[in-house]
Amino acid sequence: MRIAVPKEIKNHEYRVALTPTGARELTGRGHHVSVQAGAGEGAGFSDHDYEAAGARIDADVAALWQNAELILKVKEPQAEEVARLTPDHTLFTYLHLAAEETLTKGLLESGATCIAYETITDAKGGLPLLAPMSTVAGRMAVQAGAHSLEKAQGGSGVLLPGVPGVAPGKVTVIGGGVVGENAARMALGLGAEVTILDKSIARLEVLDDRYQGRIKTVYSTADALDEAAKTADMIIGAVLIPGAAAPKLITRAMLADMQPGSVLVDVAIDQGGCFETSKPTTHAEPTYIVDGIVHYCVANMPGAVARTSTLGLTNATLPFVLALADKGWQQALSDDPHFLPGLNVHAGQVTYPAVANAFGLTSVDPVKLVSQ
Ligand SMILES: NC(=O)C1=CN([C@@H]2O[C@H](COP(=O)(O)OP(=O)(O)OC[C@H]3O[C@@H](n4cnc5c(N)ncnc54)[C@H](O)[C@@H]3O)[C@@H](O)[C@H]2O)C=CC1
Ligand SMILES: CC(=O)C(=O)O
Ligand SMILES: [Mg+2]
Repeated sequence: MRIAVPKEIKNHEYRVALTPTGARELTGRGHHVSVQAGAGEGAGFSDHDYEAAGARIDADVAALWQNAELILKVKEPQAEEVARLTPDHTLFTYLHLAAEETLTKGLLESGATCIAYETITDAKGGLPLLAPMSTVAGRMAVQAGAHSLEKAQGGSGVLLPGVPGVAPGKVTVIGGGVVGENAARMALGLGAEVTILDKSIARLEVLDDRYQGRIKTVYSTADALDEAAKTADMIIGAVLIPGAAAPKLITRAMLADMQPGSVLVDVAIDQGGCFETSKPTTHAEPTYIVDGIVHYCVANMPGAVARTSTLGLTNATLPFVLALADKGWQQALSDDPHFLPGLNVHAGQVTYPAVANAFGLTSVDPVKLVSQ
């Protein structure tokens, strides 16, 4: 198969979708891999590294896309990338479509087959291609939030660990999944007082057992959210309903109850965000202030630590990339019921119900497409 790896073009996105190690696996099986010149640089991989793995380096972006059957990316295609997609392409990347109507329409119009990392499942009920980046984003959330608490950033001037004789800061994490647990661990390590809210009792049980009272667990209700707004120095939004737009859990009215200079870190921003006042920001300008509350809403947090993130992401994606390359998308998805829900868009149709619901569209059952 002809496989292309473009250089990512989202703001301050330094990850790459395939490492030289992955390129070697593909070329060793007889596939043709073209990597855009400089695509790996931000993650520490030179063009020479890819050439040594049997890949071809291509400086002509238009030709790279035109000649490819399978396109491997990290972030959702930007407008100029959507314009390059055709019905002959299979695109494998993060998509987060429920938060992006224009992108969804663009992909539908392109006729391409679009498979999302974030909706692929595993036998344990997890999201194995989202989890490594959720781990990164969760770990980063506290350092981003702690920086935002500094006065120069518009924050309240609270130091999370406190000092002897001065109480630590309070961190509330809404959603105790992969992002939430990793954020809580970092906050705990810094010495903050940490509370996790979740709607899943089973998940709260796991966390309670794991942290033995060092992290408070609270069932998420309107009352619990009100309490968080009144007391927390930092609230980290980490909820997910797979594939769907995030529910708005902290409203604008609730900001008035928060201490001035408190911080909202909305990691769930890539699914639209779980705070009413959230809007996507970039690493170039990560924060803004609404009603005295600092908002950090970067949609590609792991891009900032591209070396670690690229290695973590590609470890998880490689088996799926190999299946797509060896078998083609229909056979690969047909053979693996956990890969199948990755299909979000095919030939002008939405194939993931939560994405269709977000925009009042109907979705086609992907089973029907792969068994044709
Ligand atoms: N901004 C960024 O750079 C990144 C963002 N993310 C995003 O972070 C979000 C969280 O991802 P994961 O932790 O992997 O998901 P996850 O599925 O592991 O955890 C989500 C948790 O939210 C809980 N939840 C759902 N609805 C809730 C509600 N109404 N109240 C309280 N809890 C609720 C679930 O029970 C679950 O425990 C996703 O939107 C993901 O795409 C992930 C990586 C990078
Ligand atoms: C999950 C995601 O959106 C990211 O890693 O950028
Ligand atoms: Mg996005």
